[in-house]
Amino acid sequence: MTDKPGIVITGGSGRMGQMLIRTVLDSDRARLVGVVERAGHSWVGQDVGVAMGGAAVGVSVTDDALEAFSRAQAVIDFTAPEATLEFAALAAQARAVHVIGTTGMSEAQIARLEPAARHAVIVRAGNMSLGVNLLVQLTKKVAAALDEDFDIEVIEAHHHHKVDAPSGTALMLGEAAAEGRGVTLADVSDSGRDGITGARKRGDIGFSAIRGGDIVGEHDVLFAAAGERIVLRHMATDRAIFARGALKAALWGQGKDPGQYDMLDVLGL
Ligand SMILES: NC(=O)C1=CN([C@@H]2O[C@H](COP(=O)(O)OP(=O)(O)OC[C@H]3O[C@@H](n4cnc5c(N)ncnc54)[C@H](O)[C@@H]3O)[C@@H](O)[C@H]2O)C=CC1
Ligand SMILES: O=C(O)C1=N[C@H](C(=O)O)C[C@H](O)C1
Repeated sequence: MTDKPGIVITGGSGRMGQMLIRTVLDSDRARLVGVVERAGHSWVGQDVGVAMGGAAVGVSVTDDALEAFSRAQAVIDFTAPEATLEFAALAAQARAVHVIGTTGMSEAQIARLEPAARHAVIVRAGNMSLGVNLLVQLTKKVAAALDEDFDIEVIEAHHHHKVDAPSGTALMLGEAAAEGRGVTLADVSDSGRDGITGARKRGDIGFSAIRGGDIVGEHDVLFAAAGERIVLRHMATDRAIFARGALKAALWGQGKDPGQYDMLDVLGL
C-alpha cells in the first residue's frame, strides 16, 4: 500500500495526455492508476507504456471513465469541452479532484461545472504554467497603472492543430487586463477582425491569433500608446510546463473543500 495519490489521465493519446502520463510516471509524489480514451480508440485495451512505444507500465487504457475514476484521488483532464463536462460529473461522483486544462469552453459550458463543484474539488485554468500565471498578475498591475491612452492587444500563437481561438491563455490575460482596468471583458472584447472593421475603439481589449507549425504556445500582451509600447511576453517551448502545473494542482487539491479553484490559488499568486 502507498499513500501517494492515484492519478487518472483522460485523453491519454493526445499531445498533453502523453506528456501528463510521462510526468506522473516520473513523479515520486503520485501514482498513475488509469488512462482514459474515447470508446473505439485504438489504444483502448492496450498497456499505455506499450501504446506510447515503450515498455509496459502495468496500466491499461480504458474507455470506462467512472470505473477508472473510482480508483483515483485525482483526474487530470486535457481533452475537449463536452468530454470535460462528462468527466466533471463522473469525477464528482468518485469524489476525485478534477484538474481541467481543456480550453474552448463557452460560458454556458463553464456554468455546467457548478453542480460537480458542489461535491468535489475542480481546479481549472486555461494555462497551468507558473510563468503564464505570473504574467496574468503582471498584466493586471500594468493595466491598472495605465489609462485608455494605451490600447491593449493580446496576441497569441499556437501549433496548426489547435481548434479554439482566442486561446484559453489569451482569455485569461484579457480578463486580467479588464480587471486591472475595472471593466468587464465581454463589454470591451474585440476579436476576429476581418474586412472594413472601422477604427479601433478606445478602451477595447483586442485579440489576435496566429496558427502554424509546431508552436507550443506564445502570448504577448501589448500596451500601445502614441510614442511608446510595452510588451509583456510568455513563450512556452515545452508542454512539460503545463503537465507539471497540472500535477501540482492535483496534489494541492487533496483534502481541500469542494469548489472551483484556479492556478492562482494553487500557486499562491
Ligand atoms: N491549460 C493548459 O495549460 C493547457 C491546455 N491545453 C488544452 O488541452 C486540450 C487538449 O490539447 P491537446 O492535447 O493538444 O489536444 P489533442 O487533440 O492532442 O488531445 C485531446 C485528446 O482528448 C481525447 N478525447 C476527446 N474526447 C474524449 C472523450 N470523450 N473521452 C476520452 N478522451 C477524449 C482525444 O482522443 C485526444 O487524445 C485543448 O483544449 C488545449 O487547448 C493544452 C495545453 C496546455
Ligand atoms: O492548445 C494548446 O496547445 C494550448 N492551449 C492552451 C491555451 O488555449 O491557451 C495553453 C497553451 O497555450 C497550449
